[in-house]
Amino acid sequence: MQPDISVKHLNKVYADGFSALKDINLDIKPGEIFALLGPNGAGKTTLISIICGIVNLSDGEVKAAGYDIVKDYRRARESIGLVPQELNTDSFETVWDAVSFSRGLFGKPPAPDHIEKVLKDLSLWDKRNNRIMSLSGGMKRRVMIAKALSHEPRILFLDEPTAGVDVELRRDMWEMVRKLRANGVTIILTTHYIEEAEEMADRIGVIREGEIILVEDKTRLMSKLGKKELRLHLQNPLDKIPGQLALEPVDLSEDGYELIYTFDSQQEQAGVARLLRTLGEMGIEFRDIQTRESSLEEIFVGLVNE
Ligand SMILES: Nc1ncnc2c1ncn2[C@@H]1O[C@H](COP(=O)(O)OP(=O)(O)OP(=O)(O)O)[C@@H](O)[C@H]1O
Repeated sequence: MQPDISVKHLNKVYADGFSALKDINLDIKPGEIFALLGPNGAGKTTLISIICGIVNLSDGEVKAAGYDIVKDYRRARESIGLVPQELNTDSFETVWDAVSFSRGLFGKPPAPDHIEKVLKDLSLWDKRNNRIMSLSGGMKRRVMIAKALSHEPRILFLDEPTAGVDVELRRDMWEMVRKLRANGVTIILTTHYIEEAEEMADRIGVIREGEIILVEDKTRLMSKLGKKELRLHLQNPLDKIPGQLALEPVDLSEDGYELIYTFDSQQEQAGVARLLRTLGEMGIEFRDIQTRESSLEEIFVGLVNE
């Protein structure tokens, strides 16, 4: 299957000589939700801006929907909808006019049916005759998405879609993004909220200092790099880790009441059975057991700080 976005050996050096992207290679499959994660200044916006034709590439090749973004700029750009990080929506226009106008910018003939569907999908239909400047921040964000979808792109970029929005709206946005995907739209989002990637993405790419350091299926990533933790709450405190457990990956809490055993998610459970057996043999009793898996956030922080 031809990827919706194909990036090959992409480099970007800004005019001041700063190398913002270094040999990026990335394919985005049709219909997937791809989350691009990375610390501030890693190069996420630069990468998106190049794919969307806003920033020139220095070297390499990028295709969107099969069209080269340089040689076939118009076709490539037509296949993309972009919701930028900055919202510039202090407009006197009505929602309906703004969204219809966006479609016109791509040279597409008016399609009131499509605009109506987009506005309804984004719960903006009731607001169609309102001026944009009179809307709440969350509604304005929806208008930005409606504008990006006005020309029926098959690929949608969301740059920090939920930065600064409240929890409820964030959940609404996630729901909406899933709906878009169900309608066949390929979605690439950047986010600082790891929870967002954990909740929505099919695949995750991590970018650090202009380099892609990892691209992985989300579930595989979590099981591959994730750790599990087993906490045993002891009946009586220990003053140190017993010698019989010296070789096990075990920590003791400060108050001596908790033994914490950490192991790879992928590892079989033999270690746990061994630990429990040893404790039984030593007569160490415990009153509670808890297990916990590391979150994507912990995995991410580990990755970018390596
Ligand atoms: N026009 C420019 N000229 C020179 N350097 C630039 C320019 N634009 C961006 N940069 C630098 O390129 C690097 C990547 O910036 P970019 O905005 O792509 O990062 P980002 O990952 O999107 O960060 P954030 O999460 O903060 O939005 C940064 O170090 C930034 O200072």
